[in-house]
Amino acid sequence: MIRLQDVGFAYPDGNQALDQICLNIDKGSTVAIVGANGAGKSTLLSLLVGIQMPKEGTITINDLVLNKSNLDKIRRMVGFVFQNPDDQLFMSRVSEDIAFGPRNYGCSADETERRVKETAELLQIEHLLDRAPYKLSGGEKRSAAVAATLAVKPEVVLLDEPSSFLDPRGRRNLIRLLGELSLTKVIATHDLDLVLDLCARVVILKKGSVFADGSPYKLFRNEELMEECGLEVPLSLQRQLDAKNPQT
Ligand SMILES: Nc1ncnc2c1ncn2[C@@H]1O[C@H](COP(=O)(O)OP(=O)(O)OP(=O)(O)O)[C@@H](O)[C@H]1O
Repeated sequence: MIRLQDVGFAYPDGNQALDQICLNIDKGSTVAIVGANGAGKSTLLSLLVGIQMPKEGTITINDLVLNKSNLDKIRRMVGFVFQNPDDQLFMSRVSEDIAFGPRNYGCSADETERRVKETAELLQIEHLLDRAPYKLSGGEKRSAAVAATLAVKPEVVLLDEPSSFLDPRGRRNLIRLLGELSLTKVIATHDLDLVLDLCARVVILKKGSVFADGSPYKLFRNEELMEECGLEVPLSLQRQLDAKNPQT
């Protein structure tokens, strides 16, 4: 379980990115964080893995309070797929990037190799293992970054805009894969159709605060609410609404 109690965060320039966030995220659930540009989604994810520390309030992950002394333990539990895969891939070969986490956490050479193979299969990127990450396409980099995150077998995975860079097939594969993973997933995204496909719960942020929290299907149909927090009703739902209220 992830618990945020009155969490606030301001950047050093004084920009208050998050204010009094209270959230409980159940173990094994898949929760989307959405909101207009600048709403605080990436900042929230960065707090959950200790890239930034909250200025106010408390974050606990599986009963462990997130603070500097627990950071190593938290980072073993929480995997983070960065918004930009270039921030995550830094080795000379994809296989090395995937091996980095398990090796760093003390896995044997055999176990590390097994995990590289297993996650590459999962992401269908076996053919990329010997390639240099910087020479891959955006979508291939995204898949390699997800594989590198999953290879450490985290209990929680945080994904920042996971569907960006992916073509329709890559996106479908990712949605299928994430749907099959039983770990806790927190997904910050603008892809509201992905949220409808994957998440039973969505938290809508507006200017750093929780504006709404509930079923994506219910909240995304509320045109007034969506307008108020700077979001568009997803096309699939808009068609249903238009069919219900045809213009004469
Ligand atoms: N390094 C930084 N220094 C100062 N302010 C920042 C910094 N990074 C983000 N911010 C500000 O914090 C607020 C939240 O930004 P954040 O990136 O978390 O939003 P977001 O919802 O992820 O946006 P997007 O959808 O555009 O990725 C914004 O007002 C942003 O300008």
